Amino acid sequence: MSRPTIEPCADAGAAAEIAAAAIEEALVRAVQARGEGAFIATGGTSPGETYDRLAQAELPWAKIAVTLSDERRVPVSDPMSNEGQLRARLLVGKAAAARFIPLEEEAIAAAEPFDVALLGMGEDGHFASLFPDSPLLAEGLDPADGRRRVIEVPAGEPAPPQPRLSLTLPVIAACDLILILTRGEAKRRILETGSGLPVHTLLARSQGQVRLIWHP
Ligand SMILES: O=C(O)[C@H](O)[C@@H](O)[C@H](O)[C@H](O)COP(=O)(O)O
Repeated sequence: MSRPTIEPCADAGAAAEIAAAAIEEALVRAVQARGEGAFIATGGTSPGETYDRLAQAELPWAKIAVTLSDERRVPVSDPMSNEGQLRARLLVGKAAAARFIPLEEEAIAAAEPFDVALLGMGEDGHFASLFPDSPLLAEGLDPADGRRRVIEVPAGEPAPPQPRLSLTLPVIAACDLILILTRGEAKRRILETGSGLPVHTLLARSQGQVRLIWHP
């Protein structure tokens, strides 16, 4: 599959508007097609405004499941908790009716298939908690048994200080739509011309559409 082209946006607000509209459309389509929808959300600084918009969307939220691409092993009350951000910014208002799926193997298996994923990307080309040069990377990209959905990522270089949990690539790659929301020239270069990083493996292996939503 050829690499998708960057969709440049004027600023973070414009990028969030496009991302929220795309997620909304994908979830409506999923509920129409199979009676329910499932969304892989993410952490980091990029998705907050998208969650604010989505939280107010007129969606059949009671039929929608939401999980995370990855999580730090910290209490939900910790500002570093992705679940904490999700509960504060997305699972409020109308979207409070959605069902949160914890990052646990059985819960994720029961919630599959996921329809749409929103991801960020680091300047090292990581997505979720699949970091280049990590001893866990191979297992995250190609689980040995082919069915592993969630992996534990230990703390320390090259990963950040807290231990984490991450979905494996196959769970994310199976989505009908993957949105990668990024900002800045360094990330744009990675997406346009880079190679060999975890995000490039995702681009190569995604089974549905990938949209690269970017702003300066
Ligand atoms: O919890 C996290 O930190 C992530 O899920 C991680 O993969 C993130 O999406 C990227 O590091 C980009 O982060 P920014 O959005 O802050 O650039």
